[in-house]
Amino acid sequence: MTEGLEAILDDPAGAVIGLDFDGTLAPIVPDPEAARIHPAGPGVLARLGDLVGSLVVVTGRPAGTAVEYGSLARVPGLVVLGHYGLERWEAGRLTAPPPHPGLDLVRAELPRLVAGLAGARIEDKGRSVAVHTRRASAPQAALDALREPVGALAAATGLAVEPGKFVLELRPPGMDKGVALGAFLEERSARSVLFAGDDLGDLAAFAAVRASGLPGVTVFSGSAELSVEADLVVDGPSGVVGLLGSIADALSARRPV
Ligand SMILES: O=P(O)(O)OC[C@H]1O[C@H](O[C@H]2O[C@H](CO)[C@@H](O)[C@H](O)[C@H]2O)[C@H](O)[C@@H](O)[C@@H]1O
Repeated sequence: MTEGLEAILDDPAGAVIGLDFDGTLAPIVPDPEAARIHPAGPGVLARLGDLVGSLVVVTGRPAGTAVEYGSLARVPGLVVLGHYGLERWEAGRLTAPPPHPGLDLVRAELPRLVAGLAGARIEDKGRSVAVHTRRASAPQAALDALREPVGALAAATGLAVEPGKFVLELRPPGMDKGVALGAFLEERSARSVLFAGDDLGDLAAFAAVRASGLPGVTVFSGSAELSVEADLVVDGPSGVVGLLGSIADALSARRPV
């Protein structure tokens, strides 16, 4: 067992469990609007929420979308940091800064950039806009063709480009999952941390686990699409839910009766 996992099991009240949403709690599907949490997810999160200090979902989705697609309102005490940490949802309340002014130009220009790419699709998330190529006939070629014009649009609008699994996202700069998780660890006076993710945007959170100096575990939700180094590699969302269930089982077994 890793040192980080041992610390979580020995002192669960001081533990922060952080989780990405798409590809980690929810299986990857072709249509972003069809993504839903693994069927065992809400139950295992509710169990774990009762056993550890803090549970937090850190996602590129709007927080409200993750709450809806994850049935997360049913998980007591859970915090959702949406838009890579710009938004915070807690106990049914959402807080967020005003939208970035560059988004208006993105909405005007992006349709023209994707017009020649059959199957490319724009996802307007309110505080950011993403273009997906998963459903294009050649998803990687379509993504590669978009990199330069999307980068130019980011430079023109003051937005940042966030790459992910067959997606390029234009979003406000200055925040990422590492900044969001690091601040949350401080807020909760964490004594240990686990973060699970599956995509490039999660690497900043993995770095934050290491930079925190706390006993920590990075968990990669593995798939054929991406390979990333982490303390533990599990088999997609079913592997993540299985790991969380095992942690909940171990903590329940140690609880005084
Ligand atoms: O931070 P996350 O919770 O992992 O969100 C990252 C992006 O996830 C979504 O896109 C990904 O999942 C889709 C549904 O499975 C899939 O079709 C797409 O190819 C993936 O890139 C979401 O649509 C994006 O807005 C998120 O930024």
